[in-house]
Amino acid sequence: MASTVIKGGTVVTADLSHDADVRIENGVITGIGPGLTGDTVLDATGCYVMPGGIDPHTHLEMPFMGTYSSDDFESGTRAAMSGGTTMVVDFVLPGQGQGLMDAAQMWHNKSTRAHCDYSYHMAITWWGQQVWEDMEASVKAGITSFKHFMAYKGALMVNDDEMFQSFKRVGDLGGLAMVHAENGDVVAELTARLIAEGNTGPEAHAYSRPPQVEGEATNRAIMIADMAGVPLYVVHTSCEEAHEAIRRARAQGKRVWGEPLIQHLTLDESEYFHPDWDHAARRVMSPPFRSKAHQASLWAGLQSGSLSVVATDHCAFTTEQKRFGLKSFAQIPNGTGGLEDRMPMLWTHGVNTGRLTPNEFVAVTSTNIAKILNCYPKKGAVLVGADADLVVWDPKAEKTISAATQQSAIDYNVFEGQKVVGLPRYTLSRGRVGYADGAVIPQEGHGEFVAREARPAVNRALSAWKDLTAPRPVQRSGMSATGV
Ligand SMILES: NC(=O)NCCC(=O)O
Ligand SMILES: [Zn+2]
Ligand SMILES: [Zn+2]
Repeated sequence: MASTVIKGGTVVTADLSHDADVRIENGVITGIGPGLTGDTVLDATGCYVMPGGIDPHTHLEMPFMGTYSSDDFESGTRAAMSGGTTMVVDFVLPGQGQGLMDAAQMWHNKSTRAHCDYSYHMAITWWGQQVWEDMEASVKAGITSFKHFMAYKGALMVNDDEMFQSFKRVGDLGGLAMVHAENGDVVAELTARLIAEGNTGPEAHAYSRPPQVEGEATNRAIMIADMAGVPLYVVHTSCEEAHEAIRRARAQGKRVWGEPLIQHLTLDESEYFHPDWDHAARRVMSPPFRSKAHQASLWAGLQSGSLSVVATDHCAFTTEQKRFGLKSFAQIPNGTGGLEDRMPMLWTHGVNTGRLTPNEFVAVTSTNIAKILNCYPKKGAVLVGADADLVVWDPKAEKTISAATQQSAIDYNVFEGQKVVGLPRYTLSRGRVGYADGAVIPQEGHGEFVAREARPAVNRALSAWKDLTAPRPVQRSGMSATGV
């Protein structure tokens, strides 16, 4: 059996750092220690050997706002590998009235060209008996996390009663509830008012989605999840109001996780005031970029552990697609890219600034989400028996981010001109080198679907507590129910 050895590096995991070689056979790690040998040797001198990144929030070839996001599973996972990410988790989006498993099959059809492994979350985009039934089939098929959009009124949004029903079902199935937390009713009204007042430019997208709409929805989702007895994952947490709700919930013992994006950590609202319409529109996403004070809150959350995961919400639209909204910001397709840049940008602005240790970097880019999504230690680990999804990270390598050299299919990059220090030397997907010394070594179709099991232990713990604390009638002697 052919073997590969990564030699001379420092293994960095979420728990510890130690000098060791790593041997790989048949796509899995079979040895970690000094003096290992193998058929192929990858030189890791001066490098960190870390679990490959997991991006738990992508929208590849997503049907949205009258078009499709432009990176598909081929270009998206190529970008991922180039940036040290070895697994993406995309969202299956059933159409109105469409069965969940029918939609899942559509996503399986799209993902056949992936260069790295992938998994799915299931979106609950409508509610009915069929959805309730299909949720069990989804869990059995390895799709155990269920996303609810509290925004995009008239399209993807679900109401509170639907969300409560769905959360209870997710809890019973041992799944994970997820939310895009923005108050969609308020956003719709603010949007209409801004347009009526002649506020139609991309900056008005940010005005229509102030931090309050996110803070309110985050808190509401947390409370509904608590009443339903289900663990909750809040995607793209962008502001102090939402972070505060998550922080408070965690301090109260609730099972809630928050996910800031690399874009919100490093880009701010001033992007929307740029005199070039294209520049501003290319950065339209929901929630929008915030002030530097909100950024500071997100960084503090990663440092203190109140926020758990850094993702991208990679949903890339070309300039031509963004121009659908020339007359009104409400028609600009929402979304930005970042798959190739998440790890280098977080290393540069997180580790190189002293905000994060290398071990914390591994935790928030890979290990934490592998545990939350129940695919650890197959993913997110450097352990014997784990998949050899690895990145050999050169902390001294540098580049300037540019659309001209990126893998993504779109014609710009929101991080254009940013100098990053810290890049992959090699990226390996199940032992296969898919990126080496600045070049992708593509293999379409190498990526495999990662089916995930439900995580009933957390849900059982929550429901045991619910049972213990459930409302009970007071037994009173000598009185009947009618009081007679
Ligand atoms: N975030 C965004 O603007 N677009 C992608 C869809 C979503 O996650 O809301
Ligand atoms: Zn969203
Ligand atoms: Zn998203």
